[in-house]
Amino acid sequence: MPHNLKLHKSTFRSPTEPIHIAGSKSESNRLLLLQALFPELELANVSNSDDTVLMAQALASQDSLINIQHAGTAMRFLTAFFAMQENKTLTLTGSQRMRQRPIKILVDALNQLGARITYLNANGFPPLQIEGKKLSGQTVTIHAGVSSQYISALLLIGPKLKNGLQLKLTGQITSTPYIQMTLELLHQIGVETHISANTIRVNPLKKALKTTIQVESDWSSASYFYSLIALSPVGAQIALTNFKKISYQGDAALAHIYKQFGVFTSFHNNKITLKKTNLVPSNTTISLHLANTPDIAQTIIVTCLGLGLSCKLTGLHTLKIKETDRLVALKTELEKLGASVVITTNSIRMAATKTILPDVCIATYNDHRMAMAFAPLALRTDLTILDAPVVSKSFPSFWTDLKATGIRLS
Ligand SMILES: O=C(O)C1=C[C@@H](OP(=O)(O)O)[C@@H](O)[C@H](O)C1
Ligand SMILES: C=C(OP(=O)(O)O)C(=O)O
Repeated sequence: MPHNLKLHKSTFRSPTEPIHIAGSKSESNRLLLLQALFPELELANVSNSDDTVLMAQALASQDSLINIQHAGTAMRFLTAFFAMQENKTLTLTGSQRMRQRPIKILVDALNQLGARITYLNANGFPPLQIEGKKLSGQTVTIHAGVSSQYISALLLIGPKLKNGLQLKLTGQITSTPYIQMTLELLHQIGVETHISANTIRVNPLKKALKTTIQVESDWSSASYFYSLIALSPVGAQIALTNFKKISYQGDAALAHIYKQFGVFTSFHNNKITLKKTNLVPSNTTISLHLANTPDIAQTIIVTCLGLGLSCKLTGLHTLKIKETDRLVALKTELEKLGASVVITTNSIRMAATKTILPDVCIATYNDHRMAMAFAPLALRTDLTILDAPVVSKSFPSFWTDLKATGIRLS
């Protein structure tokens, strides 16, 4: 695939077959860790994303240096996993960006439980030196306002600690559905958990009770098709598999959120059909609080640009520490296209844009979601996506699947 992809102004075409989206990377990376702790588990529809491949390789590795590149969940979940692997010492590192993504809150919590984790470079950031130990502690207090991944990492190892784990969460809890997903998957394999006020208790478990788990497809990946349908004429539709009405993934909120963009979702036999049912008045302002669904913020704001709508998106404090500072990246790239954008540390506002400028090159900053979020604009104008292969972090077949919807690429 060429490094930079030119997207030619195109018209949406409904694919003849449903598009199969691969398994959720969030569910897959949790389940792979659980499978390492409970080898009797069998998994189906596991994600083919780079982040999941890196997670699986790391879990199988005998090396003393493990590099998980850009994979945030792998970095956080493996820190907890290796901290409890007795008689194993290793270095866990990642890409240059990963070495700027904070991990101190998780490391402090693990060290409180008896782990021996130190920083090899900057204090509070990867690379980490992890000396695996039997963790003796049972109770830990942790700040929950920076990344839910720290909490999920601890919850996932909880059932294999001798006395289980009690987590007391402080601060404003962020990305809550991802914590709920972790708890749901633990329940699926038979782990008992108790929640009261801001305390979560995880009981120990010796053997998994349920042994085959089917990963649902990735709702965050589905978001780009929601955006395509939103930008298409009334009547446009597309089917995606395999999705359920009751999902563990917070991004399933797309079905509700995209009603505001005139997209109706129907569920049938593990398949969703997205259909553009009505136009959205051009004076509409989209106001959304996205602290529960941070990964679809980029998709949503680009949909607003394509429809000429103004928007205000809040609850976005976690975007600054993701693959790139997504708030700064969005402002820079949206303004190249003619938008007027204001960001704060936790929000982004965009005025209604009358004319989208043609032939813009969208920089992607090692962030898969920058590439995929801007791609549906090919329904409005010619544009170029720089470093197009970046999508493989979560959605390796993205460009092929996009082509099946009539978008012309070269
Ligand atoms: O636990 C997970 O699988 C994830 C949690 C979220 O991160 P934060 O909790 O850091 O917001 C999300 O953005 C990320 O893509 C995946
Ligand atoms: C933020 C993301 O991933 P991670 O934090 O796991 O790198 C993402 O996929 O949008």
